[in-house]
Amino acid sequence: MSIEVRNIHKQFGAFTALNDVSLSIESGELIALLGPSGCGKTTLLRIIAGLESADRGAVLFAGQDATHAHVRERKVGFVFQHYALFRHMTVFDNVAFGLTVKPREQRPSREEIRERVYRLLKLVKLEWLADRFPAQLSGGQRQRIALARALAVEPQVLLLDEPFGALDAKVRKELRRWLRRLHEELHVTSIFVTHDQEEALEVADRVVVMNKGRIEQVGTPQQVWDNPASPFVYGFLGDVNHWQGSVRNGELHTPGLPLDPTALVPTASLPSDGKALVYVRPHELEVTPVAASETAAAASGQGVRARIDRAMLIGPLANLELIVQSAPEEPAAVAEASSLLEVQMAAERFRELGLREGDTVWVTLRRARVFVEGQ
Ligand SMILES: Nc1ncnc2c1ncn2[C@@H]1O[C@H](COP(=O)(O)OP(=O)(O)OP(=O)(O)O)[C@@H](O)[C@H]1O
Repeated sequence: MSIEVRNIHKQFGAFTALNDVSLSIESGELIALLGPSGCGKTTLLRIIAGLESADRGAVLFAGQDATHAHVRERKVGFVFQHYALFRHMTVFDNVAFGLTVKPREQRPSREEIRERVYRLLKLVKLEWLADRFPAQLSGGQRQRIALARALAVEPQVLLLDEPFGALDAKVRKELRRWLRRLHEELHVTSIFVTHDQEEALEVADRVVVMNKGRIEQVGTPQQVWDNPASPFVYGFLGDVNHWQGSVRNGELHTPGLPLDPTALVPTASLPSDGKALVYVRPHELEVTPVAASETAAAASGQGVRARIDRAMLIGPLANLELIVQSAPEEPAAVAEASSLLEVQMAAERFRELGLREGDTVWVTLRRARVFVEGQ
């Protein structure tokens, strides 16, 4: 079932939790609402569910206005982070619950309920746990049962609020793959709330990035990663090094940057004046030992010298923290603002270059993203 959210506004006292939020979700899509704590994800989910009402705006289900429809009429299934399964009921009874409490005329027969519960338990691959009680399950198993329970009443929409939030990293990773596969099988329109960017990018068909009650960007994982619409989206999706600069008469000035970014950025698109923010991901910085690069890069004036303060080699990756050694003519403020650089490179390359903590290296950048705010 498709969902449309139109110009939703929600105020809690003087605090604006949602500010003119509009979003279209196609039938069968898996959407992630991604953003930092307090940005309004849960409030939006609750308004879609009918658990909270908006001050202004509308919610449409399959093109029909559902703004004032009761939660029961919306046919939504929920899974929350701390979804309380009934402790005194077995797994089977928990999954069957939504069916057994239906009014008599809508309630399936005992045989049909049994058949449906086992089908769902097979779907979440836990049929062998049917007779256990929730206390005898792991956290991951409990969330899978919670999902089976939500699906039992055949919801048209599935709403998941940080469903794996309380689980450890390895289980979370397994469960999100499992959720993706399950969604491919069922195609129930699903909205998934998370503050974990990796989770959102891995699971969702499209990601909705939220900040301070507004939507910053909507796109496929690749679109938001490759073309972040704002500095916020860029910074929220991964680690970043950043510099401040300015555009004057269409020219970019970025004191202290390892390379003139006009080499990397289409200057034609720059406005004539504004404040510039230059963002570079750790893997977009290139590190070479000073001796090898001094003649070529240093002579061209591109790059900066830095000292390897810390090198953390974990598996195939080397994560480095570099301290920039500012040129004597640089103003102190510039040197301070850009003094720490985070670099990521292949551990193998780090070893090949014979690098160690304490070494002086030459840093250049391969790619940069420039955002210009009008002044
Ligand atoms: N019933 C309420 N009364 C007052 N303020 C509220 C209420 N519900 C939510 N808020 C506030 O609205 C803002 C948005 O809350 P919401 O739960 O939607 O954020 P979130 O993005 O889901 O955050 P988290 O990831 O921490 O759950 C928060 O600042 C919260 O304190």
